[in-house]
Amino acid sequence: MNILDKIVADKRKEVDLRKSIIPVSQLENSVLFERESPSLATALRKSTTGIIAEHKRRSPSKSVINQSLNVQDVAKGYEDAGVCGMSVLTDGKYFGGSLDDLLLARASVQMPLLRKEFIIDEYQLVEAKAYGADVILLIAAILTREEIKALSETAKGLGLDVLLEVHNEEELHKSIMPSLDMLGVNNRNLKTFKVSLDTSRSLSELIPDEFVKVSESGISSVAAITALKPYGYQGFLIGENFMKTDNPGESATAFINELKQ
Ligand SMILES: O=C(O)c1ccccc1NCC(=O)[C@H](O)[C@H](O)COP(=O)(O)O
Repeated sequence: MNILDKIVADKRKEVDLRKSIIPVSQLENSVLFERESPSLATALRKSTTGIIAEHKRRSPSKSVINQSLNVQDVAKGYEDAGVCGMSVLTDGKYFGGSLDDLLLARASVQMPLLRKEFIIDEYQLVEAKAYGADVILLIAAILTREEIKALSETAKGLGLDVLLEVHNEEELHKSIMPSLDMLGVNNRNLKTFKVSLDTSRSLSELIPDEFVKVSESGISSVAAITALKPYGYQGFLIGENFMKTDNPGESATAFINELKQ
């Protein structure tokens, strides 16, 4: 079993438990459920920098990154830096995140928030909406085409943007459909953890123009973004590079200022 299989096996148990504790009807009655979600895809299309900054305490590939920060401070710092949106990891076991992190970030900022999660069930989409997310992530490596279609259509019905993540040509071909807003290419192979920006370069020409292209993982310099922009990428998801510092907001500000020069 690789790490992705383990995460998904644990996630199935977790979702079953959550469903038995909080019914969908209760999530649908939450205050945030009626809130209109701003679109991350629109923000990225309008932006010249395209940064999506992540809140990530730890990860299977890097172990602990930063466990001493307050998610609200991180969110405000990122928004002040002028990022287009924030990704909030909500998985607890492998990333040290939670739905409360999402809720706290939502209470602090207006920018689009991505629920970064291993989504396998429509229940998690309702949770995402109820806890203040504007965007959800679907990972092609863990879903069939039919599941991607059902989940993305439900997410669109809830007013959420959909970021579909792929790592190779096969995943991309099975995933392309109109109910997606953004196509993310993960430079990290989630089964081996090997990172290469060549993944973004090689898959870019296979992504139809109607989708916003997002390059994810392993981005640690402005030079990397400058190198990826000619391939049509308008979004850049950055986690560890900001979160490993004492002040991720200040790091994002410095990064964006350099990018604008
Ligand atoms: O980051 C990991 O180790 C990881 C392992 C298994 C599944 C997913 C994983 N990461 C999720 C992400 O996609 C990244 O957090 C995100 O793209 C930011 O990456 P980075 O800038 O390299 O922190």
